[in-house]
Amino acid sequence: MSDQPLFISFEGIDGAGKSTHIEALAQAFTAAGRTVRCTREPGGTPLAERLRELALNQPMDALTEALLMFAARRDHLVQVIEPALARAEVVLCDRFSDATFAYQGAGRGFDPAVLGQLERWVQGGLVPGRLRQPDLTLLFELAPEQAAARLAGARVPDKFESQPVEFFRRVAQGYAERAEADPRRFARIDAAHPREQVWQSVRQALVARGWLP
Ligand SMILES: Nc1ncnc2c1ncn2[C@@H]1O[C@H](COP(=O)(O)OP(=O)(O)OP(=O)(O)O)[C@@H](O)[C@H]1O
Ligand SMILES: Cc1cn([C@H]2C[C@H](O)[C@@H](COP(=O)(O)O)O2)c(=O)[nH]c1=O
Repeated sequence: MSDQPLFISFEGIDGAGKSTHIEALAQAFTAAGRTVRCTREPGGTPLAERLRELALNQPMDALTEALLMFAARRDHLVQVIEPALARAEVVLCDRFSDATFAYQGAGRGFDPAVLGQLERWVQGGLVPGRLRQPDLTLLFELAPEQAAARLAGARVPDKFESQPVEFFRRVAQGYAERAEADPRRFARIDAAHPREQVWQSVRQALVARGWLP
């Protein structure tokens, strides 16, 4: 089994069920002898958590939203993700930059070329010759109506969770296009199944790569 540093992101529309499986995956890696760092975006550092509070609750235009997401990401990369990977840990991250392309790009309709430029500034210069990207992105796919039903009554909705179903249809399509453009990095998980079945799909994606026994 591999002891290389691993950066794994969890993506999907709100309520798709990704957070449910992060702790289980952390336990599986810990049982396999790995040191695990669970974190999230936007957030993961004191500064990025403050930016999260603003981005999720204050009205703002799509460029401002994208800039806050990437500012939070830069601090998170420098303070948390890169040091953990340098110690050969497993980083499990609840969302990363695919979320910006899906939410601010596909959802809000903001120019993906500008997002690509921001991505190069923020995720460049950290790994020789390429952008820092997750080694694996687990994309939880679920119909927006089902995701909304799962979230209904679970908590007070934030700015994004209050968006109409059409917004999440665009976000889901944005994620699907990211996955189609980079199929080696993505594992697409059918999140409509019961929790245990979804967990087996998650586990299998890791076992297939030789990252879990
Ligand atoms: N397979 C499943 N079947 C039914 N309900 C589920 C399933 N997986 C998760 N849930 C429930 O759906 C709700 C949303 O799950 P979760 O918080 O994991 O989603 P999420 O994708 O992380 O959402 P968000 O991005 O908004 O935080 C929770 O109440 C959770 O218990
Ligand atoms: C990283 C990132 C996140 N978002 C949105 C997506 C979600 O609605 C929230 C985060 O909430 P969660 O319960 O922790 O999933 O933020 C975004 O719009 N753009 C991003 O880059």
